[in-house]
Amino acid sequence: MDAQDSNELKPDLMSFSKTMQTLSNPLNSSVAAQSESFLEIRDISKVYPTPGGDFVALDGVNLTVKEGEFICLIGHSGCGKSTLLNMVAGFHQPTSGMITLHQKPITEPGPDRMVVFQNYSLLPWKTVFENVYLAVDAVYKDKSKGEKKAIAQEHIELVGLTEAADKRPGEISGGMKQRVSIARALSIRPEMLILDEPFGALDPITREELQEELLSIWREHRVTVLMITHDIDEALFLADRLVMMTNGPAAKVGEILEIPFSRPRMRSRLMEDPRYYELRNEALDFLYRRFAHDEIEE
Ligand SMILES: Nc1ncnc2c1ncn2[C@@H]1O[C@H](COP(=O)(O)OP(=O)(O)OP(=O)(O)O)[C@@H](O)[C@H]1O
Repeated sequence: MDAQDSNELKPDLMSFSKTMQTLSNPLNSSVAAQSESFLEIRDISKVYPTPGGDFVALDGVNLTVKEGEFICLIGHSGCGKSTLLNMVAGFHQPTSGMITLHQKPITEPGPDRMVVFQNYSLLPWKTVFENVYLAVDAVYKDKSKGEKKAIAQEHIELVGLTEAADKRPGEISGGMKQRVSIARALSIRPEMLILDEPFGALDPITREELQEELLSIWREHRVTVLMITHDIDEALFLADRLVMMTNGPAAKVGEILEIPFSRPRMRSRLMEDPRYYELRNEALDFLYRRFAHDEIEE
């Protein structure tokens, strides 16, 4: 593990351990909800108290996510994307407004919503297998050790890491670490996968590989995905809808682009589609003209 990893691991590990504390609760089995009322973000604001006074990070954020949808969230640095995702994950509460899943308010982290961070948040002293097993063990209280081991192994295999199961995070690449995080998140069968810029630290080739793996996992598991990205092309390849946020303070959803490409998607096909460039230009126009970041313009 390099120095940067060790510095950045701490907050994510704190969030992860907070999730793990609530994982020991029985699974929330509100499965009968209608798809149109899956995740509702209603008129959310988030105000942070600071020594200089209250800072309004988000104000009037509204978004409805359908079950099984793949949503990407984009916006300039500091606009409040992580703030919003942390509230959906249940790590923080909104100052006003409400977020509901299956019409029940989200009040804490839970195994129905698993988070994957950019910095992997793996326990460096545990092996790949142990990192995944830990989550499985915390959730599946009624299963035998053998069954739990099989679940961990199955998900390590799903992300192609069987050969590396006995290695520790410091002995594997960034792409492999992110695969472990995804395997760990999926191993407890969440309804939602919440991804905070998961591929931001990866090289372009690994990034494209993982995007494709994520799409096939999403298709097979029918999990609902909410993912932050800074990359318009990544969003156009992955998402059903691209949610573009205005700049803070008091950021909100500025515009939502419907991404019409049929699935399964092939990157080379998308590049040949004139609509790809229209959508890309629309996103670029939003980010760099209508909501240009002051610092970027200077
Ligand atoms: N605990 C906090 N106290 C005070 N201000 C905060 C706190 N957390 C976040 N903020 C502020 O809220 C705003 C939104 O932060 P957030 O991290 O959600 O943005 P972001 O869009 O995810 O940024 P990035 O893309 O750089 O990760 C920023 O101005 C940030 O400085």
